[in-house]
Amino acid sequence: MKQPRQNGIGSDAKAILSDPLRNKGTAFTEEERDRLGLHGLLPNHVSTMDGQIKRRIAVLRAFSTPFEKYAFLRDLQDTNETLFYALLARHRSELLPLVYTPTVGEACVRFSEIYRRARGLFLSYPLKGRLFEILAALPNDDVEVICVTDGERILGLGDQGAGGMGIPIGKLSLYTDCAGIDPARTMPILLDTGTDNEELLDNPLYVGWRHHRVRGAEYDAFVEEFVEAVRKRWPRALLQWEDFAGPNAVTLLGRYRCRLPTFNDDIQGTAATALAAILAAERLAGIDLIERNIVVFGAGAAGCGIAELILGELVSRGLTREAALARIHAVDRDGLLIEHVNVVTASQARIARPHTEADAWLTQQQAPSLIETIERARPAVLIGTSGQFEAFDKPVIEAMTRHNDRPIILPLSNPAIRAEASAADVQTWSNGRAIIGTGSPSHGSNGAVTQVNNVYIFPGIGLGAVVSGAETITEAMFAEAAKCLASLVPDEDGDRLFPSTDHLAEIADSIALAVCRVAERDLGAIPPAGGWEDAIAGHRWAPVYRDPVSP
Ligand SMILES: O=C([O-])CC(=O)C(=O)O
Ligand SMILES: [Mg+2]
Repeated sequence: MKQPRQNGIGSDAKAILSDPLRNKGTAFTEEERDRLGLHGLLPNHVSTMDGQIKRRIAVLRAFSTPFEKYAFLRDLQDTNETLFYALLARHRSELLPLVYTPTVGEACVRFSEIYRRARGLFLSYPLKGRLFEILAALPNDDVEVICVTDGERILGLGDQGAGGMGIPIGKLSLYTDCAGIDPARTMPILLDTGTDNEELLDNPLYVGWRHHRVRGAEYDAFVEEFVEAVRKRWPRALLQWEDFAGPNAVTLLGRYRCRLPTFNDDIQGTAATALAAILAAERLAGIDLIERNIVVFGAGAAGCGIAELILGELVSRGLTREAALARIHAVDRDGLLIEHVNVVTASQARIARPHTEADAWLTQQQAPSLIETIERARPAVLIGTSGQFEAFDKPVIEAMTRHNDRPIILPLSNPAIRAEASAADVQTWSNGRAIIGTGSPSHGSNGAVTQVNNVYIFPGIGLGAVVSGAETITEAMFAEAAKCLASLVPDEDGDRLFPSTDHLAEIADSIALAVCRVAERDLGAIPPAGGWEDAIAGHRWAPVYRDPVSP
């Protein structure tokens, strides 16, 4: 039904222009302008999408800082979402570091400063008891993928409170860009349970709930209410946990993984990405992981998740769990993790060295440091998930280089100001011998270094989960996703571990297929008549303009 007209201009016309999913800006055709009453609301010239892309990228490139570019892109996303995704698809490798790591980190820190328009859902603690009512009132009936954070551990930047919303928005943008999930079927959510960041609490611009973090039973009950509301409102949706602080990340994953299709990207997505990088690097270095040690520096949720997935891989190659465990050396801020000595969490206990074996290693009653561990274990692989800037210094890299022809060095912490080392330093200190992957985009002397980031994994996991209708997301899905990613040999010469980010859409399709096959094998998912490939291709939403009045 048409709305009544005001002053000859349709209010439905205004509604179309202000709906980011239906707006086409200057690309509305003459026929559409006639039919929808858009004349007068748009300048005369009718653009093509191609013309719009060229104009937008030129404007974007004229900004001098990544943060200004980020704000420009978010504005485009909030006004013309189709064009935003078309621009992203055309210039993916250039724009990815802006909509995502590392610029999204700054955007979270400065979220309140640039806040303009609502996107996603802010479920604040004072709304306790009303969460289902709020979800039920939304028009979005077909949500397929939800990304939720409570903002407590945003990248390596700590507690950003409500500013953490930048992360679910960024991750879901990549679900659409890489995995073709319809943006209308994605839902970014911030659980605003307060912040312990005093600067934010004191900042008059802060848009979040001004309260210290709610913890313990009250926090758990709030999250429980949230999960139950999600299950009731969107029973088939995939729920991705993102950037929760370590203990909550582990607990919530354990509590909910069997109740609904859900995973923690920082634990499982990061682990699969790191495993894929290690498998690809193993091939490049010509080594056999079974014979070599691995050091994981930073035994938080991500580091422990990586260690677990590597253990699984070693066991699948025939080692006993005990033998596999002997290959892993997890080092945290108090040195090498040793049973009964410096283990804090249950996840750490599962990967710590047995006390007896470690005794001989103890120097002056202290667990060995990172460098002592490297000298002793002579690992082939060094992974950083500590968030400690420059922890991989010259002596560390030199030690790795002394013990290996091709040391494999993966400083994964994000953003760059939290990275254990820069690619350039690792290259210099290893005399160009290291095989390198970094969490944020970076460059070495011979071009872009592989970005070992979960963006290579989560879009494909999500697409596979949605297409297969999997009711649980299993460890086997991540292991297969990692193998699939590692098998995609880059076209480029040199030491690249994964194809460049330009290929993220094809990669998501390949991983989705691997996930569907696991769902079929392990969970009894039934392939559609045309096969999984067709179902995956058919699910893809493309950033092309559609008729704004059809449903
Ligand atoms: O967002 C990223 O770049 C990777 C990630 O999940 C994190 O660091 O928490
Ligand atoms: Mg994360």
